Amino acid sequence: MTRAQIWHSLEEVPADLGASAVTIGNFDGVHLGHRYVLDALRDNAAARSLEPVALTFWPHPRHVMQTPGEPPLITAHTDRDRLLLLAGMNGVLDLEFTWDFAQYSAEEFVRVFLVEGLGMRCIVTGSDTRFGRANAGDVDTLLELGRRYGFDVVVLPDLSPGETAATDAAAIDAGPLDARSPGEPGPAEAPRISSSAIREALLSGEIPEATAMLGRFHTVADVVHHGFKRGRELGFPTANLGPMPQGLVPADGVYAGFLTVVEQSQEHRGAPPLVGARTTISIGTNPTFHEGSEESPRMVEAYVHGDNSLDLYGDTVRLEFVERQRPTLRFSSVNALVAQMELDKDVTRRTLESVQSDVLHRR
Ligand SMILES: Cc1cc2nc3c(=O)[nH]c(=O)nc-3n(C[C@H](O)[C@H](O)[C@H](O)COP(=O)(O)O)c2cc1C
Ligand SMILES: Nc1ncnc2c1ncn2[C@@H]1O[C@H](COP(=O)(O)OP(=O)(O)O)[C@@H](O)[C@H]1O
Repeated sequence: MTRAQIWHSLEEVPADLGASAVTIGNFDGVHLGHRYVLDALRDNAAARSLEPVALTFWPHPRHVMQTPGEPPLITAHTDRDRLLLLAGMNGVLDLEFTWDFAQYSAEEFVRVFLVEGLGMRCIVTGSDTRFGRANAGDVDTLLELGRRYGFDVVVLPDLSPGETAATDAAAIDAGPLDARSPGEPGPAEAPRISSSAIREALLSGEIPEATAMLGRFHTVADVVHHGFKRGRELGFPTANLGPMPQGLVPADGVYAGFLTVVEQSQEHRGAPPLVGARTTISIGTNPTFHEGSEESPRMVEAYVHGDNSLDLYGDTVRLEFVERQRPTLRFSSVNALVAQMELDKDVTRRTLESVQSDVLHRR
């Protein structure tokens, strides 16, 4: 089977899928730690002539099972599933996570969704996996159920920053059950790559740290909205995202990055869309134009270099974040802000001199 697909229930899984190799997770960010597991899944699936499938959930179980106020997710729903397919999955089973769903016992979950639903013959997992009602299932449960239902269990050692999937090929080659005992420390002492570490880095504006863990530039996407129409007067028209863009909005500040139009509005179809265009991004409440006590919305806006006559209204754009240049400041005059924006543009140009958008890498 070569079709790549996203399914939202077992009914949508094609009857002719064939036997599968599966990994399970929330995959927020689809970061290098996730990609290490996904690469191992692909290798194990290829070695056994199985279809590699990621089973994932939406909303994030933490957002369903715990109190509100949980930190936002790094990747939006559709981006997460798209990135899973880009990582080489032939299928993504994206199940709605509800209280009812969470009541499946570990064994029922494995039997209904994995064995009967996906024809699973191999599961690839980290050692800390937890699943089923009250998170009662773990690696030992999988090993026991694997013997009962006839699937292999590949337990991967932890991956640390700086390591690549290739470093751990030996562990994968070591065979399905014997990579190491569950709970035994991974191959390096450095802290794990984790979605929460990436979230923290983005919220502190530490973009290179986030990029190193993601293995790609962080992205935020939305339809371009109308703003206060000041940008053009300043000589810096900016494409404004809406108040709830897709993907975690990093700390306030000025950033170097890229802009790609991922979907053109009806009126713009036919015109060549921007792909990986150099851009200076501003995130903040534009304090130069608002008094301290005045309520002002937090804006994500992008000035694209090289052409001030674009029309991006209504298009869906994706911004890639490469580096944070400075914090957002309140300037004593509009002229002072514009002078700084000129400098910002130069800094962006220098920052991006030897950097390419991820979109261009993939072409
Ligand atoms: C490169 C760049 C840097 C910016 N830096 C600041 C800043 O430090 N302080 C600020 O108040 N606004 C800053 N802004 C935001 C501008 O105030 C905003 O783009 C302008 O008010 C236009 O708003 P509009 O798109 O709603 O018309 C910056 C914008 C850009 C493009
Ligand atoms: N180089 C550019 N970068 C960003 N947007 C541009 C550029 N050139 C033209 N535009 C257009 O101008 C709009 C922004 O102009 P601006 O005066 O800032 O208005 P608004 O306040 O509505 O954002 C963008 O939405 C886009 O359609």
